[in-house]
Amino acid sequence: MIEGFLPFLAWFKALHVMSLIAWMAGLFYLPRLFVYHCQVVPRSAESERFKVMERKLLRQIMTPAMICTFLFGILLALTPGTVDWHAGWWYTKIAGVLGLAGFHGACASWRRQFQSDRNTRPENFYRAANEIPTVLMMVVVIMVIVRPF
Ligand code: HEM
Repeated sequence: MIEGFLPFLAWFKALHVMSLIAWMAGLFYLPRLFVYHCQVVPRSAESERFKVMERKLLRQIMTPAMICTFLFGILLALTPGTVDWHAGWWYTKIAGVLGLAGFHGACASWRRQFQSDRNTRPENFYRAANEIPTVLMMVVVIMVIVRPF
């Protein structure tokens, strides 16, 4: 634990929450773009526009926001008094966060397939995938705010 971080606790929290809002917005929206991308003809002008939107959303917003969420989350965890290292909520939260990072990685891989016109999945696959970050986000927020165990 780093005592010197205590005066910055509220700032770490504010920056953590700002970053996770940006990351989650992308995790919710990118699979929606994949749903619409499935509905257009590969290599058409519309498809090329979706490619640009998907690439910019992932590279310019989601990945930097994920890195900032992790960075400020780690700074928070290193601040004395924030984490009960024996409590179940903390490890359940971390499991949820790892799930979100895994979903981010899956989105990056699907984006590369759309980029090279190699997507083979139907739009219903992406509709269903859209629910995953919602459920994980609910788990993470309940763990950190309600702390049920
Ligand atoms: C490496 C990843 C992460 C780490 C190490 C981390 C760590 C932390 C820590 C130590 C706190 C302070 C707990 C407290 O004393 O209140 C916190 C707060 C919080 N975290 Fe994270 N977190 C991470 C990712 C996330 C993600 C992905 C989300 C959302 C999807 C999230 C949502 C929150 C929320 C809502 C709070 C409560 C802020 C408040 O008290 O107002 N965290 N996090």
